[in-house]
Amino acid sequence: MAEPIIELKKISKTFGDNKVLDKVDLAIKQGEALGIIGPSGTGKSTILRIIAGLLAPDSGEIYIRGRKREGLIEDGENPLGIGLVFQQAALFDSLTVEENVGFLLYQHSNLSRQKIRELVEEKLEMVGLPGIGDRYPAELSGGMRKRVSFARAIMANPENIKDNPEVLLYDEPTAGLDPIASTVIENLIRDLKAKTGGCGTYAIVTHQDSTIRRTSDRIVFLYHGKVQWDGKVNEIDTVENEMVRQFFSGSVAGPIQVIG
Ligand SMILES: Nc1ncnc2c1ncn2[C@@H]1O[C@H](COP(=O)(O)OP(=O)(O)OP(=O)(O)O)[C@@H](O)[C@H]1O
Repeated sequence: MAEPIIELKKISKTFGDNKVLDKVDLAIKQGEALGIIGPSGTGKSTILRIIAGLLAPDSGEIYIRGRKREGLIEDGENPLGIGLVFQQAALFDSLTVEENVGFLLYQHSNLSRQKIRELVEEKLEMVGLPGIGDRYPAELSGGMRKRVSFARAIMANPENIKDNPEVLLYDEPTAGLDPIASTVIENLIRDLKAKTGGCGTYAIVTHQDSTIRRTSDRIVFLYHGKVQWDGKVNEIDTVENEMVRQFFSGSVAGPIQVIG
């Protein structure tokens, strides 16, 4: 069994009087495709931000390959290359696709423009969008913009191997997409895992049934600040856990309280 690449131990986080995470334990192993699911507002995005080193927990420990992480990315603490794909593609509208995808290399590397252009084109090919580097985000469909944001997340600096993403974190990558555009993104997430230069390990937060089933091998179900269930994706239709059953049936009756 592979060792955890990321391990959260007893992580708690409270916003105001809202205890969102309550001593959560979670391990992500090398090569794993982990789905983090649960009702709205249960702290899924918060967990991703803590894993990424963007947000500090109130208590608990985070281990990266067995080494305790002490700070946040902004403190220069970056023991693992992590690529983030947010719900919104979050591209800069005033920059071309090439400038967006190559943004960090333009800012933080000494690579020539020509070299960056080549690297960007390589990543655009990986996400199935070759030759669109000169276009602007506004000229693309929502699904294309998401794929451009994937290309940006897997962008790597050949001069600094440590920067290269080894883990990708996806926050609702198919939200707002039609079923076919969602399938394109789901296939891409799987493809990137397998491709050289892609990332072998990922965690994905999603509400979409198809995305849960197609992109996750293992699933953790969060509710009330705790991991309520941890199992394989092919168990979700036969699981006995009442919360998971209610979630997938969409029923308003059950242990999950309906808000709003
Ligand atoms: N910076 C913040 N300040 C205050 N409250 C916050 C902050 N970030 C998150 N929260 C609150 O923490 C709770 C969990 O938010 P989070 O976005 O992690 O949930 P989620 O499970 O990803 O939800 P959804 O499925 O709706 O995206 C919510 O009630 C949210 O309002």
